[in-house]
Amino acid sequence: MAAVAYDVKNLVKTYPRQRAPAIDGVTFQIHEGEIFGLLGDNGAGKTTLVRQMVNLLRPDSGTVELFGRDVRDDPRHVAMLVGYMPQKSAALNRLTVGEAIYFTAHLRGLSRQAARGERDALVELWRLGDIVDKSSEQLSGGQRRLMQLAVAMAGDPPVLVLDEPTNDLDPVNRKHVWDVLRDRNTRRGTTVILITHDAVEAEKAIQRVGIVQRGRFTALGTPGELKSRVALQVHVDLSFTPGSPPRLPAGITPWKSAPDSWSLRVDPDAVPALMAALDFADITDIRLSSATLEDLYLHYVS
Ligand SMILES: Nc1ncnc2c1ncn2[C@@H]1O[C@H](COP(=O)(O)OP(=O)(O)OP(=O)(O)O)[C@@H](O)[C@H]1O
Repeated sequence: MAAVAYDVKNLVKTYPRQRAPAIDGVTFQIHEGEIFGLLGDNGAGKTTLVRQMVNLLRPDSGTVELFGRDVRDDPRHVAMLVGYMPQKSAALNRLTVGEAIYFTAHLRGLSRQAARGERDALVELWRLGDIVDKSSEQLSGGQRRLMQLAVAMAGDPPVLVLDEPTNDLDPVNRKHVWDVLRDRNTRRGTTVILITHDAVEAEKAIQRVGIVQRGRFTALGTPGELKSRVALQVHVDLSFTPGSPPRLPAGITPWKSAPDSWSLRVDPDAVPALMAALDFADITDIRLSSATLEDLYLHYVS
């Protein structure tokens, strides 16, 4: 069993002049070496939760321990061990991209020479060569996000806490983010905690998920565990000879249709009847897939 990286107990936070708590008695653990995803609606409390985990926000009650030590006891403990990427930040505005990466690596304990090497490696990894000498306030939203990822990773902290790391990014860079995170996790054992609204892409990387609603977890577990707790429908995508749509058993209707293809959602126990009813002479392609993390999310927040 992997060591516990984060141990969060009974965390409560109500902002001043707010009636409802933003975080309402949250208890959970994150194990060393896992990729943990926080999903939830806008305003559910995700950012409030992670800001308390990185000691940027004080809880009203409850505790957050990082590798056995309360994060409030020693701010340096968190700064050295956690690379935090906030959703929005003006903190690095005056520095160039290269300086922001270099100084962060140096502050996390690398010698000047090693920090320069780290800067060069991260500039290459995140393809920041063209903007390395620009000050971060001159960057586009996506470029800024890539710089923030490089800064969070500078000095190779064992834990990354990333608040919506793929926001503002184009599809190529979004894929690159998921690839890099998976690679860091596999090769270096980096623990990754991330907030995302991108359940479809996150599914490829996330090993355990917490779904937050009104300051509480409504679901916590591996995607497989959560799916097995709810009877989610099977997806069936089928294509057919133009002009010859298949006859479907009563009660099954396509929820998405194009001239010669349909998508169906079917209860797992209705799949055999569907297969028996289809005339495969006119079916040109058929794919069955299980429910996705997005389905799971929609199930738990609705
Ligand atoms: N500084 C603040 N003062 C007062 N209320 C706040 C403050 N920051 C957040 N809130 C409130 O706390 C609740 C949780 O906000 P939080 O930013 O944690 O949600 P979130 O899940 O991260 O949302 P999103 O997905 O939109 O980023 C919301 O109702 C929000 O309005």
